[in-house]
Amino acid sequence: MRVLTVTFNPAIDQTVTLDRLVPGEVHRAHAVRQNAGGKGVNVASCLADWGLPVAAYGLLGSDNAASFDALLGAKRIEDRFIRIPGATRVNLKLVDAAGTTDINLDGIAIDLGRAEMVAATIGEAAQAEDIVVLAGSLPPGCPPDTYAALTHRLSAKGCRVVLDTSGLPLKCALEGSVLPRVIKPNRHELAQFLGRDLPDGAALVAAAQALQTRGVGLVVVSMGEDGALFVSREGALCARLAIGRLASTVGAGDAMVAGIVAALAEGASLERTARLATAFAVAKLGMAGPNLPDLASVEALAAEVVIAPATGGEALGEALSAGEQ
Ligand SMILES: Nc1ncnc2c1ncn2[C@@H]1O[C@H](COP(=O)(O)OP(=O)(O)OP(=O)(O)O)[C@@H](O)[C@H]1O
Ligand SMILES: O=P(O)(O)OC[C@@]1(O)O[C@H](CO)[C@@H](O)[C@@H]1O
Repeated sequence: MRVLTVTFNPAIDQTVTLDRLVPGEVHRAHAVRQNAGGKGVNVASCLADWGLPVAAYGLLGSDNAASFDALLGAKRIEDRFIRIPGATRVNLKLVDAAGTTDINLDGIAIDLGRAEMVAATIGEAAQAEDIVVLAGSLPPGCPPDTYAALTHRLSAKGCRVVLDTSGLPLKCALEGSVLPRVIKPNRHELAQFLGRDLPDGAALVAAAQALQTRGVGLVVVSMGEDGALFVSREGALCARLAIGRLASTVGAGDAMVAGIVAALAEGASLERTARLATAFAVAKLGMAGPNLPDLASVEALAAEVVIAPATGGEALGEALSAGEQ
């Protein structure tokens, strides 16, 4: 069993820290930091910290690949990126007291040939039982059904596909004839996919259960500080853990995906999956960049995660508060 991550549209994340973001005003920044990112890269980085062997696939602009070379090299992540002419996008993350404002660019435009080249590289490399993480947006020119087609191809080889994307690529994948093993939308992405509001916990649970019944093995809906919902054939759980130190919220969802993959790799129960995924996310919140602390610290967090059943349509918040008492 190996883990392969796929990032068609990586990004260099430039995190700028300000007092207060006011549209239209001149700001003096306190600090600025850059790190190699993009959802699949962040997942690979957290999994490497956890000690799993990972290979990272996708496309990288050859003009500014140095931070990716450094990250992949330092963490011994197998570098399977195809270099293409141009510069990988730089995404702005504006951090102030109210939270993080993301300004994500489109990325390097590609043609069908490039998209097919990446798909062929992964399709050939992946083997039965491998876990393949398809994560992030698709760059301009990449067909929106790219993840749907890859899910079909990889599942036919016996791979377990974990999908974390949004918008049209998510819609295509969930309307395909073969569904991913795992999806992790946040609640806004799930509402967008369904084309309707999910006003409360009961609506979220019902939506996640409907997807699971249609054939997605594990549906995880992340909800920021409200924790996350985990639905599989074993049942429906909600999980939450209060954060300690907050260093950066960027990539918390990716760390959660990494935790889900770590749990899949151990053949974990739904409860262990919820604990590990939440612990990864909260551990990452304490770190700048897509990094985890040492394994013992993550396991200690996993033991502290508050788990509650999310059956019967009760509000998630109520279930979790009851679990905390
Ligand atoms: N403020 C917080 N307090 C406690 N847990 C948090 C907080 N923010 C995030 N988390 C944890 O991280 C998980 C993922 O966060 P979130 O739902 O924001 O993901 P996301 O929208 O996919 O984020 P991103 O795109 O930045 O990776 C949550 O389900 C939760 O477990
Ligand atoms: O534009 P996408 O591909 O949807 O998201 C890209 C991104 O916001 O995702 C990561 C955080 O999850 C960041 O490293 C990166 O900038």
